[in-house]
Amino acid sequence: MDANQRIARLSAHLCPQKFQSMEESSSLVERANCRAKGGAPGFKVAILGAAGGIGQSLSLLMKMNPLVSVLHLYDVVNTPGVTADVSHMDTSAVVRGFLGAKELENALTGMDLVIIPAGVPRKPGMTRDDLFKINAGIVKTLSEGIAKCCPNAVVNLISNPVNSTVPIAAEVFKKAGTYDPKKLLGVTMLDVVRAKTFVAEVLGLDPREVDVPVVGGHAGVTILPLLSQVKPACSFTPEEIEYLTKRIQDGGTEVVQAKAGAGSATLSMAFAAAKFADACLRGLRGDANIVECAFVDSQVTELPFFASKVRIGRNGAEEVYQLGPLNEYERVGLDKAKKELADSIQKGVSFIRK
Ligand SMILES: NC(=O)C1=CN([C@@H]2O[C@H](COP(=O)(O)OP(=O)(O)OC[C@H]3O[C@@H](n4cnc5c(N)ncnc54)[C@H](O)[C@@H]3O)[C@@H](O)[C@H]2O)C=CC1
Ligand SMILES: O=C([O-])CC(=O)C(=O)O
Repeated sequence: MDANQRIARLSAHLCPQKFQSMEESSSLVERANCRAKGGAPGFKVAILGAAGGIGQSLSLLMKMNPLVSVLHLYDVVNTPGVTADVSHMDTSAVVRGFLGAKELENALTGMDLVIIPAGVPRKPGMTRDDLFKINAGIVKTLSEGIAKCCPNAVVNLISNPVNSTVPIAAEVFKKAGTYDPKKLLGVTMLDVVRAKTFVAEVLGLDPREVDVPVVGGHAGVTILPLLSQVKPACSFTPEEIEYLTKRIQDGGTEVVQAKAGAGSATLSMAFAAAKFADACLRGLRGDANIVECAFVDSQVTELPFFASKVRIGRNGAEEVYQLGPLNEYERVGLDKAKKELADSIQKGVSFIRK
């Protein structure tokens, strides 16, 4: 038996499904699979919607994360190209591509973290809620796959409208009997990334030195920056507060308009998603004091889901923090946010319970 035959036999033994679907591929690809199985410790991460605007950049960034040992890229189009491309990066994560619904289960099996940027983005004039019609069904199908194939995985849900898609995923998991509220996190990190950037601009600081909690949800007035809690401690004029609150709430629309029909934020979103996923992986590893904002199952308000600071640990969002003291401007903002959020959450729940 020559070297190639030995490698092929080993591949077939270690990864039989992959071997079957890659019969015509070179032995080098199979060699990569062998290394993945026996290789470096780390987490297994899947990106669903990996060939999209967010998905491609996010795939790149996750391939650069040393905590990732295996990276599964799933989409209904174009994953072979994205996978071949990203897999040539000389970082340790082994990359595998999965194309179309029939490969969803293989993409998900054994994953520790599943990141979902699948779904259509906004065009100018649309709200995030206008995406519900298409994205609700996509998130439902992908969540059913997760419930079946990796019910213990932490899920980072990016697809809009997040205020409704997170309740959809929760309902799917409840139906399947796999719901663990700590493991489902709606990604609102881009609101925090924007808030830090815009606040730092006003204060003349490096954005990396600034902390701004952003609570509520991820659409318009439901995005509530708590400027009274900015660190380092500082004060803003009423005009600055109005400007910053509006700019943070409308950050997504600012990009949608600038892209003029070519989609919404992808690069800054991939950056934010990669930062958030890294926080989740460090939490899963057992690092202490990992605190980020996320839209989660919550008892902070009377609503069943709400975004606030959460402590991320080995089991996901292990602790959901209270909002802390709010000023009058923020209390008014909170009331507005809760009104809109209640409807969006109910819409997601009804989509599954109907
Ligand atoms: N949470 C947040 O802060 C943000 C959320 N988003 C949302 O992220 C989503 C994706 O945005 P983009 O990447 O710009 O869109 P895109 O259209 O560039 O990419 C979406 C990808 O999803 C794939 N897809 C569609 N149906 C699928 C299915 N059933 N299974 C797997 N993949 C599927 C498409 O083939 C495409 O490759 C949108 O809903 C957008 O509104 C965007 C920015 C920020
Ligand atoms: O605005 C959008 O449609 C995309 C998004 O959620 C954001 O950029 O915050």
